[in-house]
This record gives sequence, structure tokens and C-alpha cells, in this order.
Amino acid sequence: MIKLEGISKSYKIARRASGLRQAAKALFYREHTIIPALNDISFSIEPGEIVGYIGPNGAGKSTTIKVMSGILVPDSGNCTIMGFNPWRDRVQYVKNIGVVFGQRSQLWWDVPVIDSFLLLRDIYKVPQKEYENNLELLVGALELQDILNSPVRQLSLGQRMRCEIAASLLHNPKILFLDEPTIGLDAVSKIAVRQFIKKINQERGVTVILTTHDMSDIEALAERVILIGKGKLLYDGKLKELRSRFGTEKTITVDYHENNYPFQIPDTTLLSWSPVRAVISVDTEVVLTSKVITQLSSKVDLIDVAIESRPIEEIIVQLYKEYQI
Ligand SMILES: Nc1ncnc2c1ncn2[C@@H]1O[C@H](COP(=O)(O)OP(=O)(O)OP(=O)(O)O)[C@@H](O)[C@H]1O
Repeated sequence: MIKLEGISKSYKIARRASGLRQAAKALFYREHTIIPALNDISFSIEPGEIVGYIGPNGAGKSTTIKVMSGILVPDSGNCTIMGFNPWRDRVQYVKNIGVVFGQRSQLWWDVPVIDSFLLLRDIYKVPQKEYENNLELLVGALELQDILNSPVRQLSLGQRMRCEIAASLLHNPKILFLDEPTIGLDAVSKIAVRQFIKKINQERGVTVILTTHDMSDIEALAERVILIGKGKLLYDGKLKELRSRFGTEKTITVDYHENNYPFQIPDTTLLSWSPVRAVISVDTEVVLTSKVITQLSSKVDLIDVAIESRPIEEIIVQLYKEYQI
């Protein structure tokens, strides 16, 4: 459905030193700096997938989304999405995609949300019946009823984001590009947005490409992650594989009846100890958690045991370190 082959893109920006003299000089002569943003990016995405596109600041995520949505023309490489070339076939192509940039609005600032929706209906030539059905579904699922008649500038960030997502789906696109859709949202709105993304993926089969710095978005939504750093593709695979590669450490917190003797379980690290609680780190590649618990129960009178996996954020930080990005 989506195929990128060897996509590269650099930005050319005018450079000028500060000061009046330099400003005058710049009128006649401009120096330029080339900023490489994407370097030979290739990947394919199948219909119905949700892919997390991750990487540190400045890695090239937004640039890739802009290339895939036809806003930017790359310097080299091929991109075919649903049989279209996004920048050459832009007019036909955009009917098939929805795009949300968390940092930028596609809604008209001073008019009520519903008027923006009506304009989008006309731009995309959505048949009236289809528009009404979609609007009903989106208003219900994203809880927009009370804000439809407010101008966008009066909305909170979370309210606006829910409207942005609705706006991107009014024309029933097959693909949804989401560039940081949960940025700045509170916990409740984040969960609502995530649930909605999952819903349209499952019920309508919409393919979703999601960039985010929030690893809990990725964990909640994406089975597959593509990692880029400094414009290069570094990892493309299952989130589960990342977990088994980097996330073999678990933390076991045990509560027990008072025991005044610190204990040691072979092949584990005792992170903290008190007469009633101990926290132990276990590498599951070295020793099974079940074995550790059996040994614990022979040493203390157990009350409670909690096992936690390594947080996904830590795994990603380690991945960034490994790739030196
Ligand atoms: N319009 C532009 N003009 C010049 N350089 C740009 C422009 N847009 C992006 N860049 C540069 O291209 C590189 C990639 O930027 P991009 O916005 O794609 O990264 P990103 O992964 O989306 O980052 P972030 O997570 O911070 O949003 C960066 O070095 C950035 O400074």
C-alpha cells in the first residue's frame, strides 16, 4: 500500500550573520547551508497496519510524513502510495489520505468548527449522505457535540486535536498520517485519541502511520516501529522484538512478614532491602522469574509480589544510545 524506495531530502536555507552590514550584503549575495533531512529511506507498509514512526528531535519524521502526504518533493527516490505518486498525483491522491500535524491546524481559526468541516466536505467533494454519516460517527466517538459551534481559536488544545482528527477523516481516507497527535494532551484526552485511532483502524481498516515522542502511544497502538535517526532508517520491526532484545530485565518487588536478615538470591541484584520489602532486579535471560519467586518463598514469608517489565521509554533510550543518535 505504501512503498518508499531510497528517499533522500535536503533543505537549502539562506544563511546570514547578524548586523546591519551583513543585512545589506545579503541583499546582493546570499550564502546557503544544506541541511540533510532524509538519507536513503526505504520501507513498505501493508494495508491495515498501525506503524509507529519514531526517532529523536530533528531525525526526519515530519519530513517523511510531508513527503508521503505530497507536501514536499524529495531530492531523489521513489514513493508509491495506493498506486499514486504523492507529489505528482497530488489532486487525486489527497482524497485517499488524512493528515494531522499536532503542531499545525488544518481548521480555519476564526470560524466555528462545523463551518470548517463543511468547507472540507466541499473541498473533498464528499457526497452529502456520506458526510452526514461520517460526521455523526466522528461527533459521537470524539465527543464533539458541545464544541461544534465554537470558533477554533476558543478551543483548548485537546478539544482542537479531537476536531483535527475528525476533520482528517470526514472524507473516509484509507490512510491516516498522524504527526504527534497527542502532543500536549492531558491523560484523559490522550487515551480518548488512542482509543479512537484503534477503533478506526479495526472497524474501517484505516492504515495509520504515527509519529510521536510518547512511547505509551506506541505501546498502546503500534505492533511495528520504524526508527530513524539523523535521516537514516535504523530499525524496522516488531515492538515485541525490541522488548525481547532490550527488555529482558524485570524488577520484582516483594513484601513479606518481618525478616531482619537481608537475603541474596543467586543471579539477581538486590536493588533495595528493608525488614518488610525488597526490590530485586532479574535478567530473565539468566534466570526465570518463577525460579526467583520459588527461592524467595523459601527464605521469607511472602505477602505480595509485583513483577514489572522494563519501561518502553528506557528501551528506546538504550536503542538511541546504541545507534548513537
Ligand atoms: N523547512 C525547513 N527548512 C530547513 N530545515 C528544515 C526544515 N524542516 C526541517 N528541517 C531540518 O530537517 C531535519 C529533520 O527535521 P524534521 O522536522 O523532519 O524532524 P523530526 O524528526 O520531525 O523532529 P521533531 O521530533 O523535533 O519534530 C532537522 O535537522 C530540521 O532542522
